[in-house]
Amino acid sequence: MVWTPLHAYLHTLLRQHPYLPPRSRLLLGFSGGQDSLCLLQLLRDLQPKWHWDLAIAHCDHRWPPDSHLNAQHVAQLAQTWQITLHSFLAPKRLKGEAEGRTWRYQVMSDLAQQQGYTHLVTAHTASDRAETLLYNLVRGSGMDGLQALLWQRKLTDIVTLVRPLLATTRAQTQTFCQELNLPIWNDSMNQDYHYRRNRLRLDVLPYLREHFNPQVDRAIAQTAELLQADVEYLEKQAQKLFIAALNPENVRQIDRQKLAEAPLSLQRRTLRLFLNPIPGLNYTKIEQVLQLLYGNHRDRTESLGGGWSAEVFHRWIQLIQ
Ligand SMILES: Nc1ncnc2c1ncn2[C@@H]1O[C@H](COP(=O)(O)OP(=O)(O)OP(=O)(O)O)[C@@H](O)[C@H]1O
Repeated sequence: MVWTPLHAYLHTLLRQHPYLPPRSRLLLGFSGGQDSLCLLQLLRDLQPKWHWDLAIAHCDHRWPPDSHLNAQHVAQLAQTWQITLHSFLAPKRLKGEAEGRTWRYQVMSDLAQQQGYTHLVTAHTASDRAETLLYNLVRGSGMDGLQALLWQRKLTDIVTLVRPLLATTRAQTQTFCQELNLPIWNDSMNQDYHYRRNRLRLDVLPYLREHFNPQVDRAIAQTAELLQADVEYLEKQAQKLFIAALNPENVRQIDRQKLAEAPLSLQRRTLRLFLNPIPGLNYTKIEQVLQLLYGNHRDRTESLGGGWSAEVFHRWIQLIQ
């Protein structure tokens, strides 16, 4: 086995954080592309030290048109490398990225749950994180969207999603695959400009790397990391305030005075929790309700959607339908 800097990276990461504890049952989401191939090689190489039970899952979205060849490539590799493979074929052709992703996570998470895999692992990198942050930034997302891709997240009571390559760049996984001569599957969709994310990957990030910061993937990923901790803290505080301010006798009423005493950032977050029943909740709707904090009895917002509006009722803001 060749011990590379990425082997050292992963081994050290897992010793510092119990993302993939010894003897866990791992299911790796495997596209056959450079990132998941790199991670598969790393996990296989570290397996003797960590005693994992390792399998891969491949999802054929029936798109692009040669996706069946991708599935065949993965099946061949699994056979050569003697790895358990679970294959899924989409019930219909899945086109959009979001649709594909939702289906993929659903089937892999169900499989993990049914077959006792404790961890669903994906090969997202710092470059994916940078792309996601930029993508959400230009759409006007708040901090929560900018924290972009968490290291781990509970999917069910049993299954945790883990992304151990989040501090690695795509350039590193590419070098790794090239040096070890691994058979990368090149997904033709990655060059397709219909997908706006690809423009970020193919045009925007290379431009930023050349003219602003050669390490821009890492820099933006680090921003996401910092934001993640801030969001986690603020969300906990908002939960506390929400519980304290909610009328125990009527969950559609929240105490204006208690909210007004809190910083603006917590006011917004707490109102978001309060306004949870409203479909398509967005910044503008939250701002409308925020105005009621300082309003008079019976002041009311316009319709917030789904037949809901909010009004001042003595010391409360109340949601009415
Ligand atoms: N068809 C698939 N089947 C199973 N898992 C997948 C599939 N496509 C992606 N994944 C998982 O989701 C992760 C992120 O997917 P994304 O589409 O952003 O990257 P990708 O370019 O496909 O990554 P890779 O370089 O591994 O191909 C991948 O690293 C992989 O772990």
